Amino acid sequence: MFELLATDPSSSARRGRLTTPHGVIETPIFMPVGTQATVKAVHPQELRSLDAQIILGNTYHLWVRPGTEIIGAAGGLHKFMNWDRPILTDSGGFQVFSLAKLRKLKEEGCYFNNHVDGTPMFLGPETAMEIQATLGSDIAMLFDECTPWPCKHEDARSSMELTLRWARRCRDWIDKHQPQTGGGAQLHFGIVQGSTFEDLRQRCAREMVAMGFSGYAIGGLSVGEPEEDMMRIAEWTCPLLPQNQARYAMGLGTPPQIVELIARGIDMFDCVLPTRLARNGTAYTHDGPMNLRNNKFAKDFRPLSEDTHPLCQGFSRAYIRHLINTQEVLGLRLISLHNLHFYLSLASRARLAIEQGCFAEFRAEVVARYQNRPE
Ligand SMILES: CNc1nc2cc3nc[nH]c(=O)c3cc2[nH]1
Repeated sequence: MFELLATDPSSSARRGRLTTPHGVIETPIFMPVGTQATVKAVHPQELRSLDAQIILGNTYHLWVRPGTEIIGAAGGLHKFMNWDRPILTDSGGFQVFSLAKLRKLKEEGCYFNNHVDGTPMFLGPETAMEIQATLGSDIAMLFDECTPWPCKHEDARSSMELTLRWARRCRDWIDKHQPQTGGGAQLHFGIVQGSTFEDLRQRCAREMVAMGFSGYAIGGLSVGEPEEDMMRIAEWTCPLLPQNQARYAMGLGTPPQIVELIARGIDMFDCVLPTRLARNGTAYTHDGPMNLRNNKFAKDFRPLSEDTHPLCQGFSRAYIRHLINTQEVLGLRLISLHNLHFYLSLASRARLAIEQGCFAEFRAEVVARYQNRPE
């Protein structure tokens, strides 16, 4: 259940609260990505100290390895990974198309050879629902087709219509196998497609909402489309989604993009950038990304950042640069912790700004100060 706690007079930003079986999520929220049942290099207790309220897991990866038999035997994903707060799982369609080999898309679902050992597999709406029920995630995403970008209107329409037919099959599966609602019941989010076409986005939103899910994601974003399309798609879609349900922009985004999407009515975000860029030595700062492998930091003994997590205090840029250049694991860990702190505190500052009625000033400050060029 989603409660709308406050709205911002200057934009469509909202402050909300989403109740799930493993706990309450304050929105707007950033969700660290834990693809293979771990947020890479970060301990669950460190995630709690970062105030991570919910993390993401990937159905495709966990189904391929270690498999639902093992995770089911462990009592579900929470027990398996020793994380007792909420988990959202993506439904796998996106990963099949971004990772698997020899994919064949049919009405019934996707046939493919998995990316690990090439074993032929099949993933369809009902399978995706069964896997996520076994994983026991708090929020399960419907099985959809992430429409590639760019594409012609007719292709976007047929892809969106397939996503709607698959959503109907998910709806039927849920009604048959998980009829109970409230309490410990798994939540299901629909995913709106339609590429960069307003008529398709609006039709998909209306038909998805008519099927009645617990929240809605905007899919088909962060697939190479220009930022202005990304923002326009959010503007077209959010007004057609229920005010009293959560909206989730999948796979987004940079700090300014997140703030601009909050301003357009998005409540939830997941993005691999904070942890992925940490692996190549890039730390987020309010003034933009800073690549610590750069020689200019060789004798820079200032702290990584004035605004960082307690676990990252006491380490200089020069030291972290040394760790990254020598592939020392501590370097990866320190920058991952710092970047997750940056993204999680960005969301918590947005929540406070909406509560205090100063979101417009917060939005202007973040966007003006952040330069997309690495320092
Ligand atoms: C990193 N960008 C990105 N991650 C995504 C995951 C998704 N899952 C389901 N459906 C989507 O449309 C979708 C789009 C996405 N874009």
